[in-house]
Amino acid sequence: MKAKRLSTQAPKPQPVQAPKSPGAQAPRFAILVAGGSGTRMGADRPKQFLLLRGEPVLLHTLRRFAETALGVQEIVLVLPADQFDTWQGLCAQFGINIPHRLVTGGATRWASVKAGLAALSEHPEGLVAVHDGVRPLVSRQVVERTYAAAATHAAAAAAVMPKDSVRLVSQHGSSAQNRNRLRLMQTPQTFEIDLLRRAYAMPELASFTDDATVVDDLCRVQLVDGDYRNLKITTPEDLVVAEALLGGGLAD
Ligand SMILES: Nc1ccn([C@@H]2O[C@H](COP(=O)(O)OP(=O)(O)OP(=O)(O)O)[C@@H](O)[C@H]2O)c(=O)n1
Ligand SMILES: C[C@](O)(CO)[C@H](O)COP(=O)(O)O
Repeated sequence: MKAKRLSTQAPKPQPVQAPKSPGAQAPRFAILVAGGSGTRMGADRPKQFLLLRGEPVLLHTLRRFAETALGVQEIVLVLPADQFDTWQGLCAQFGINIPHRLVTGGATRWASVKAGLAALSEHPEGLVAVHDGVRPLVSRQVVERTYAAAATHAAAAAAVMPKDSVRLVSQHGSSAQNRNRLRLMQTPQTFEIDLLRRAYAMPELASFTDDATVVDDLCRVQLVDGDYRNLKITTPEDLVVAEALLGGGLAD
C-alpha cells in the first residue's frame, strides 16, 4: 500500500471569509410604487389618491410605512408623470411632512420599481423594501419580518395562504389544487439592494407580476407571514373593506 506523504509545510493561510452581516446594521430603504392608473377601480382618478377615512390611500401607506419601518433612511415614492402636481397639492392640503423622494414611474410596475431603484443609486449596500402604494394597511410586524428575513436570506416577501379552495382551469375543465402548497403574494418584498439591482438590470418579462418573480432566477426568495388585512386596494369593494378595518380598529 502506498504510504501517504505527510506534508511538513505549514498549511497555506486561507483567506478569512467575513461572516455574512446579520443585517441588523444594514441601512434600510423603501420604494413605494404608486405609478399605476387604477383601471380596475374605474374611478375618476388613480386609486392611490382616493380617500380612505378622509385621507388619500397613498398618505395612509406613506405614513404607515414611515412609522412601521424602523430606521428607514430614505423613502422613494414613485408616481405617474402627470400626478406630481396632484400629490404636491395633497401634501399641502394634508400637511404631509414625511420626508420622501419623488420619482416618475413607468408603463408597468416593473418599470416603476426600476425607476425607484435608480433613485437609490448612491447607496451601494443595504436592504430595500418594495411596497405597493395601494396597500395602506400594512403592519409593523409584516414590514419588520421582511427586513429581518432579507437580512438573513437576501430576498424575502410577505405571503398568505389562500382561504378558499383553489382549482386550475384548462380547456378540459378544472382540477382541484392543494392550497397548502400555494401562497398569495403581498408586499413588502425586501432585498439586498445589490441583488435587486442585478435582477432589475435584466430585461422585463411578461411573467413578472411582483419583485419576487424578477429575483427568482438569481436567488431563492424567503417567504414570511403576511397578513390578510394587508389588502391591495384594487376594486371598489376593497375600499369598503379597508374603511371597515380602519374604523373597527382592526388595522393596527
Ligand atoms: N405602471 C405601474 C403600474 C402599477 N404600479 C403600482 O403597483 C402597485 C400594484 O399595482 P396595481 O394594483 O395593478 O395598480 P394599477 O396598475 O394602478 O391598477 P390596474 O392594474 O387596475 O390598472 C400599485 O401601487 C400601482 O400604483 C406602478 O407603480 N406603476
Ligand atoms: C405585487 C403584488 O401586489 C403582489 O400581490 C401584485 O403582484 C401586483 O399585481 P397587479 O397585477 O399589479 O395587481
